[in-house]
Amino acid sequence: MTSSTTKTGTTIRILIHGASGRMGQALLRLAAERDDAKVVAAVSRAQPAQRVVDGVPYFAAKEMHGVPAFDVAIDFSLAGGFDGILGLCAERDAALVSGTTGLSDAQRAALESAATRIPVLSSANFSLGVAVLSELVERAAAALPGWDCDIVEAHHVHKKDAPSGTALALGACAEHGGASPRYASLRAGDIVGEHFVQFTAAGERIELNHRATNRDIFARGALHAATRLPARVPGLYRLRDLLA
Ligand SMILES: NC(=O)C1=CN([C@@H]2O[C@H](COP(=O)(O)OP(=O)(O)OC[C@H]3O[C@@H](n4cnc5c(N)ncnc54)[C@H](OP(=O)(O)O)[C@@H]3O)[C@@H](O)[C@H]2O)C=CC1
Ligand SMILES: O=C(O)C1=N[C@H](C(=O)O)C[C@H](O)C1
Repeated sequence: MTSSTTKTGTTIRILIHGASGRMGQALLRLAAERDDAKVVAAVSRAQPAQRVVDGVPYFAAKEMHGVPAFDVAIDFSLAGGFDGILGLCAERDAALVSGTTGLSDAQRAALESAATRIPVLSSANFSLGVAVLSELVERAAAALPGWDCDIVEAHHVHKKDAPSGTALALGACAEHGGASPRYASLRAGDIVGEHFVQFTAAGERIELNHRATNRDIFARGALHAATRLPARVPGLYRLRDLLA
């Protein structure tokens, strides 16, 4: 993988997939503040009204094969857009950081297959708080055999998938600890993302709660991972592998 070298070191060339969305806009704004990364292309599903915004060339997904060289794609789109960006990264020998949720089993299998050829990181949640919550949930589940485990998630009304990717990932942690989680979803107003995990037995209850109030936490985590992933050998990475 090639990256341009500047006075300040290596600049990672990034493609943002899902650029017109809530997460895409946060990523573009925060990437512009970094001197170790440069966004070289922005892609969304629809034909963009302007071809270049703030020096970044925009492409419609169907024109994506004409994008310039990049080291890593950051994908926050929808499940319907995932196959296209995974295929482009494999074709260009570029890394992929994906936060897209609602992927099918077949898409997960394609991701694992691509990881034999390129470095890939797919995470339902790029916040540090949820990384810690995941560990707490697994520990609580393991320490509380036989307790009920319920995961309640709340998001904005535009969110398409339910339960959220984070709720399912927390559920997998609970299952790893031996629990059998149940899920409930709420869609209301502009809630950024809330996850509530409750362990209940007769006469007592433990409640673990994470509230995201700003999408910048996810965008910062994804940008951090994107600056590190291109240097890695092909494989399937977790967020925690790239935190140090
Ligand atoms: N892992 C994490 O930490 C987080 C994950 N997410 C996930 O990120 C994703 C995006 O969320 P959000 O920004 O709120 O969503 P938005 O609906 O605001 O944006 C979706 C973006 O994806 C593009 N898109 C949709 N379909 C396609 C397609 N078929 N091909 C190419 N591009 C497509 C849209 O383009 P257009 O506007 O032209 O339709 C738009 O740019 C969701 O899956 C969400 O669950 C969100 C926050 C944090
Ligand atoms: O769609 C969102 O907004 C979010 N999606 C992710 C999920 O499905 O878990 C992460 C975050 O909660 C925001």
